Amino acid sequence: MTTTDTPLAGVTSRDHGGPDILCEDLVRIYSTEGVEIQALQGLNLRVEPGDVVALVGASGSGKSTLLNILSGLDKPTGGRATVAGVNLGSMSRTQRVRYQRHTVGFVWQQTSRNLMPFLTAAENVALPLLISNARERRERVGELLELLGVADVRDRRPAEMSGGQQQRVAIATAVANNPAVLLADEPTGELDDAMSEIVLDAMREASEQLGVTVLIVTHDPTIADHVRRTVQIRDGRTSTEVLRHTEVDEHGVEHLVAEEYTVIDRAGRMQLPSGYVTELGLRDRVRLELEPDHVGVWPDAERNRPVDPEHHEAGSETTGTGTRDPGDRHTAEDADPNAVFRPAKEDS
Ligand SMILES: Nc1ncnc2c1ncn2[C@@H]1O[C@H](COP(=O)(O)OP(=O)(O)OP(=O)(O)O)[C@@H](O)[C@H]1O
Repeated sequence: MTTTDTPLAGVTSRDHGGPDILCEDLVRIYSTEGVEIQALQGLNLRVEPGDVVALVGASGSGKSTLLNILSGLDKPTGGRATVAGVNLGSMSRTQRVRYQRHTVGFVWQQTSRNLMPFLTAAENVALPLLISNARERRERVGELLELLGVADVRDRRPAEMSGGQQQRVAIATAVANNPAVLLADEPTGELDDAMSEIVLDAMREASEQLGVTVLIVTHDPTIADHVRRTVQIRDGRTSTEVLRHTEVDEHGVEHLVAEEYTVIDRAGRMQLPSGYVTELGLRDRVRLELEPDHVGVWPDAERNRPVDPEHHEAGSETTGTGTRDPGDRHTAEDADPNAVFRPAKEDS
């Protein structure tokens, strides 16, 4: 049995040796009143330990469905989901409780759902430590409140804190038991822009200091500016990704560089960005050409060619501007340069 097949090999699940989140061909079908809804349609996602990733997508694209599976609240209909070496498809009820207590932490959108209203900030953070019988609780609570920048509200109850302070205490509570992965569902949904920025920075700081992997599910496209990697989900599948890194120019000035990638699955399938499809009128089929360092994608010349019976001769093809041999090939200049896909560069 491999580590990935073993649910909850260890309490912290930090040394499993693979990606912290791995979804392979994940499917979730809901059946209501005889109607089937495919919320996830073969979703693939890989998140490495320590990464902070935003998952964005339109309403109904499958974000909450994915989060429910990753948090152990729901099971996939097909495919495979592994978090910190734990196979989520084969957990018993006891293992699920341990998984939710030790392997993942959650922060929900509703500030009221994250914290016990009758406990202070310090008591809320201490609660998961108490349940898991952790030692040195007082020190851990102090460190976490300090790290999240909310040490000054340690003795206040949620109703006596701002929304941003509540969400930062919620993050401290979620990471108290040192989980491998922190899952956040619209964590800034109820906050204004300034407060959202503080909470996102706190989350990134927690990831850097504690080594926790963070997946933030959101509608909010501005969250993307705060994370290194944004994954777009469309119709129950991951479709595109944006990776950001800083580059220093010849004058020593730092620039944030964002590169968009299209996700390709294990069978080699990929979805072209809709803007490219519209721009070149791509439909039904395209012609591919393998070059040493990229693949070219061309519109179907047969379909686009105007029919001119007078010039049509057996064994030759007629183009809009003349006749050419069937062996003739389009050159890169024939097509919009946007249709040329280069392999992903190493992101430094
Ligand atoms: N319990 C359910 N029963 C039936 N259909 C469901 C259920 N939960 C979600 N769906 C459907 O599955 C699809 C994906 O829903 P999901 O809630 O995952 O999307 P989402 O991206 O989180 O949307 P939002 O941003 O609006 O929360 C939608 O078509 C939704 O109607």
